[in-house]
Amino acid sequence: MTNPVFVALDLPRLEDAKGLATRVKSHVGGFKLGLEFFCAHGHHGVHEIAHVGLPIFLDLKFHDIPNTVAGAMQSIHVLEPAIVTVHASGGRAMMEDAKAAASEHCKVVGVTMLTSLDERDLARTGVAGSAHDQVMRLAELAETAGLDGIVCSGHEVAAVRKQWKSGFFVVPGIRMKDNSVGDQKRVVTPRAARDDGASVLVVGRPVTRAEDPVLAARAIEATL
Ligand SMILES: O=C(O)c1cc(=O)[nH]c(=O)n1[C@@H]1O[C@H](COP(=O)(O)O)[C@@H](O)[C@H]1O
Repeated sequence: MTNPVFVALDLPRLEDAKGLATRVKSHVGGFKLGLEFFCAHGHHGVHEIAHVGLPIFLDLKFHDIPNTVAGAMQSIHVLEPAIVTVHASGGRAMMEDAKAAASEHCKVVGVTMLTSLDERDLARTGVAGSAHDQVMRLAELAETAGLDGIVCSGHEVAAVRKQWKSGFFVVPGIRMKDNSVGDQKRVVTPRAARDDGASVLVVGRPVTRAEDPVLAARAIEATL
């Protein structure tokens, strides 16, 4: 089994991100570069982390009209990401065009309901009902649009896996029992996410803010 853990390098300094990536690389499966990293370091930063030698998950969460998202997708071909994100709530046409514009070997996954939200937050955005229903609805839309999978919390991944057997499921909001939850609201342990059918586990602060990131990455690896 390849290691499913992608470490979210949400760090402002490129030297720190690269140093951490180099230290933990034997205990993880890849690196996730998101908005904080990309806004600070752009294409150059992505190339620098890619040199460490593991797959790159480029998490830019595109959400715009189909033509704009397709153009953005084409602009990141040169970075050769293994996985990219769009917001599933951007709609079917946007997801179809995003997938059509992505490079052949890149998985395109749709973010459903952010793990930092709970049902009260959802209601405030005008969406009534449960997190479960919202995730299932957007998962079905993503599948219909031809995406490879979705991003959801570990609370929903078992149900989504049951409905979409061949899907590729990314689960953030991963915490060991003694980790602080921070701004996340729907969290699970790495083991629970894996057992419930996650393809990739996104882990940020439990590794990047650990006193010893290598020890933290090894502890997670040992539970899987
Ligand atoms: O798309 C994501 O990766 C994502 C989706 C989501 O619903 N929740 C979520 O936390 N993420 C990302 O996963 C990472 C989680 O970081 P930690 O909470 O520090 O483990 C961050 O980089 C978030 O941007």
